[in-house]
Amino acid sequence: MTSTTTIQRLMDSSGAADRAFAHQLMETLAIPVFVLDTSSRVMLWNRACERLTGVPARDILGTRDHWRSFFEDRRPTLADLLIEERAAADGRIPTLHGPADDQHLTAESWCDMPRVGRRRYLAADASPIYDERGRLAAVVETLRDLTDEKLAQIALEQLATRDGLTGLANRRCFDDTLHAEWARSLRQRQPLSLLMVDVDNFKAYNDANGHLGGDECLKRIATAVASEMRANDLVARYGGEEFAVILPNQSLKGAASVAERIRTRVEQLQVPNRQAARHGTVSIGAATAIAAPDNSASELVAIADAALYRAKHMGRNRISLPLSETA
Ligand SMILES: Nc1nc2c(ncn2[C@@H]2O[C@H](COP(=O)(O)OP(=O)(O)OP(=O)(O)O)[C@@H](O)[C@H]2O)c(=O)[nH]1
Repeated sequence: MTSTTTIQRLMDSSGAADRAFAHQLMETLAIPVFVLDTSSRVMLWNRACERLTGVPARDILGTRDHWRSFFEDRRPTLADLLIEERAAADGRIPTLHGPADDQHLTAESWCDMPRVGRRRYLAADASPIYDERGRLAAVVETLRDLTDEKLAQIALEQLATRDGLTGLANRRCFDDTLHAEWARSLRQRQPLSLLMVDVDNFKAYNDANGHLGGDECLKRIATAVASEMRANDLVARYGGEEFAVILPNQSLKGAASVAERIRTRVEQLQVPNRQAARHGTVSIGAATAIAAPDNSASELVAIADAALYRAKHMGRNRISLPLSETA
């Protein structure tokens, strides 16, 4: 921001020597900078911009191809947007422009960077440059590569919301999502379904196959459960060998069918068990509710838990619905 403003002031100034100096300054800046004229042709593409994009200045100067350095598909850069925006503003208030600081555009986004072949997360800052009569002469865009910071932020967010062993959402993420979906069910009067999925006889599996063998088994089952989800569903590791699945806008009938698909899928994995003839299986309890002010998400969990308990009691490797639905 600061460097753009300084350059902008130098370029705005009427002295040719100052402008030449600003041009030279931009060329040598460690910050990637490019400048477009009012018809979006590239006037300047500094060395840092060459390094960032992998596109040499000689290939780009005088063209309108600068977007190709950032995106696979045609998209305006921030500088293009500012030119369009200024053109529209000039139509309304000819030649008048306010304080430079009001006229910045800033944005952050992932860019494809086709020439270097690696996506980068760039912060862009575009500022107008005016001639001595107050008309838009050019737009300068500076870029900052924030990829490392963004990746670190994503990794931190992952740590906060993901379970380390299975990669599924963790318990905290489950609790947050359940409350958000409960509130949505209340607003939209739509059903919300929940499945509690528990691995059968897992203590015996651990005893026979060792804790690491047990971990492998959990990972395979987690992947199998996740493969049955739609985009808006959430599967989480609820704790130990138990998973929870949130199914927004899903009736009990629909939830029962998802549960049966999960049960079959896990059975078909045929997770080997060293000391037992049986393969790894899961029991599943289902529950559905339309949220109301006088009930709560924890009641939905309790109903699904009770159904899971009955599935275990009835012999495992099965699904169970709430009692009121089965009577
Ligand atoms: N390997 C491994 N084992 C785990 C993990 N979390 C919990 N467990 C084990 O899972 C087992 C759960 O045992 P129980 O609660 O008795 O249940 P179960 O043997 O599956 O029996 P049912 O649920 O009644 O079919 C315990 O032995 C835990 O130590 C984990 O992250 N990795």
